[in-house]
Amino acid sequence: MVTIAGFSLDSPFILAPLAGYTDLPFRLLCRRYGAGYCVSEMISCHGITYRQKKTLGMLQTTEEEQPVSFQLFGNDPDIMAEAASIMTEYHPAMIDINMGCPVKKVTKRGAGAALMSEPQLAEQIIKKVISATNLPVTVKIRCGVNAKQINGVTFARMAEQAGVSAIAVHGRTWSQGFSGSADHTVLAEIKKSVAIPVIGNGDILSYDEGLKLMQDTGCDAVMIGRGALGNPWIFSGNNRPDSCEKIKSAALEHLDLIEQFLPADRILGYIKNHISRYFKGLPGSSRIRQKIFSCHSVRELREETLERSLHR
Ligand SMILES: Cc1cc2nc3c(=O)[nH]c(=O)nc-3n(C[C@H](O)[C@H](O)[C@H](O)COP(=O)(O)O)c2cc1C
Repeated sequence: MVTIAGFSLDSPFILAPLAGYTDLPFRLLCRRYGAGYCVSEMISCHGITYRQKKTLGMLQTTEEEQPVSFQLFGNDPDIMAEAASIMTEYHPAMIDINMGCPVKKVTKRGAGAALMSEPQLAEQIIKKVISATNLPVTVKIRCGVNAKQINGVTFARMAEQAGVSAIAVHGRTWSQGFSGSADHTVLAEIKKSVAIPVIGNGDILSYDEGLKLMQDTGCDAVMIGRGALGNPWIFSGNNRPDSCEKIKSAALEHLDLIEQFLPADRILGYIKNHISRYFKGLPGSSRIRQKIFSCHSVRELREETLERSLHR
């Protein structure tokens, strides 16, 4: 049992925030398959304060997925605080601040990983967000700005002093983006340097790799992103099943959840992307994936592709 931000979790394996993926249906699925908790996609502080319909739609949650973490991004301390206060009304269990996203659209506005090079501004944001909500606040960072400025340890100490309840560390620098591989040495140093729970992240593709990361670095929990796409079994300690029937049944459960909570007919491309991932790498998968991508409706995808034998 591990406690993060005051929540005793059944599992130390956490679903990482993934823009375009970790919406309510996928989070619920991962929780059912054993994730300790899940983090939402990054949500814009401006979208929230302008009360944009699409952004507010990202704040839906249910009792079943609790404790859920909603992730906020932005770079203006006052707007971040106002957004955190509004976000709180939608009842997440905690709020995470994105200080690790390297995507240009985010960093060119000084948000995400760009905050790693502005620790004073980052500190102000953390303090203002904490003062605007009664929920625990966590941060997700990278191990540094670039190879010459590996400032993860000082940054994590600053975040702890500013009052965050836990810190997730992706073992790449901002300048690395998603290239190269994650290096978890800074994670181990951060774990030794702070008293709050530390969550390791980056390139963990199986439950066993996650256990090894905790053993090697002492980190308290593991956050899994890409390794969970089409593979919620990663949270239950199992490999993806060999049986096509079991895989189809998980894909159908995911589709059910999408149809329950999202306007499924308007997001067919998004659904195909999610569902096709369940079959990636399986024998004969290119034919299955082609079949999925050629569907013209959710009904066709469900009835003629998933509910029927995929090998027919
Ligand atoms: C498609 C995609 C979307 C992502 N979106 C977010 C996001 O919204 N917020 C965030 O903090 N990190 C985001 N990340 C980074 C992941 O949370 C994670 O740190 C990174 O993918 C490394 O973990 P992994 O190797 O387990 O995927 C994203 C990554 C990917 C591939």
